[in-house]
Amino acid sequence: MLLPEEPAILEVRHAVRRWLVQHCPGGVVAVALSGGADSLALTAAAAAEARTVRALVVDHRLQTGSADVAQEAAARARALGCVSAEVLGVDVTGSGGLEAAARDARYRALDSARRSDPVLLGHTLDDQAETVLLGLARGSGGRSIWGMSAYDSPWGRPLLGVRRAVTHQACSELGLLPHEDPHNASPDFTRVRLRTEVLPLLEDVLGGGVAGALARTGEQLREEGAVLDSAADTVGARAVVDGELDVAALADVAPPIRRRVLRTWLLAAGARALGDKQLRAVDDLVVQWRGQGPVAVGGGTPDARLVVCRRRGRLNVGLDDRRRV
Ligand SMILES: Nc1ncnc2c1ncn2[C@@H]1O[C@H](COP(=O)(O)OP(=O)(O)OP(=O)(O)O)[C@@H](O)[C@H]1O
Repeated sequence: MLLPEEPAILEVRHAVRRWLVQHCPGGVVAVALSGGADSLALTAAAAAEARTVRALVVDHRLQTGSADVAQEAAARARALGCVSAEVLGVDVTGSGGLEAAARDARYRALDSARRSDPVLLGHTLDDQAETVLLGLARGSGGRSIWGMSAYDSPWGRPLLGVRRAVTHQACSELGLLPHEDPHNASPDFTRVRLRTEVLPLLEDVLGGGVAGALARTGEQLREEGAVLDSAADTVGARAVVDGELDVAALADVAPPIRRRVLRTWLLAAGARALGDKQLRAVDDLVVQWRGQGPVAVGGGTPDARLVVCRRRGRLNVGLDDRRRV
């Protein structure tokens, strides 16, 4: 389909083109289409810019009429020039709340339908800002305020620099009326309240530019974090010996890198819900050694905790039978 030369759709196309050049020069992609404005504008732009685009529409089957919404989105994708458009029905079950269960089911379905192609998602700069703000407020560690990545294979996000208002404008330039998910207006969802109440207030109080600043901050932190991760990988390759950590190889390493080495090692050993407190207690076994006892790191079995001990200059992780503690 020939697209109009209007400013918003041109901006979306430009973003998609840049992403393709950088991450997928072959130009064969799948696009995750919900029928909402972001992914609809993305689909239109991808169909115009990429060599081959397959649209994947997930029907979560949580609302009456969801099958019709999905079929309509698929028909639009074909009309926009996608070579195919598939509706993937999923059963949303599992723990952790409906939103999280739906997301898990969606990503699983997209992953199994994508063949070997990257999947483009319609996350915008505003989604990025919300993600960073949510991570910051929840305080769940440095990584939680990293923004989403433009490409975390197989997931591609070409629109992270594009405002949500632009994708809406692009749809109206294309004469498309996007589907409005009722969940996106429901104040029961934290993200919706951030979007409709918190961010507008912050923009007002701080005089604008908040979404862009949050998104930029997340992106910078992600880049810097990747450098530290790679330094930690190098140190970890030297320090891990037969599954144990050699304390001497860690002693002079800068704390953020040392804690990354510990974190990676603990997660590989089965630690769960690893918080800052546990990580620092394990770090103390390295740099504040005064003969401390085992440090529990979350995980293990109903009868035995997973603990870290220091013995003969090495840290090891193993089960500590609670009945004997
Ligand atoms: N039903 C769907 N079918 C296909 N793709 C979808 C569907 N819902 C969402 N997506 C894809 O995911 C992108 C982000 O959607 P949305 O912001 O609603 O999800 P989210 O749950 O906030 O995102 P995330 O899953 O990354 O947290 C959409 O732009 C679209 O590309």
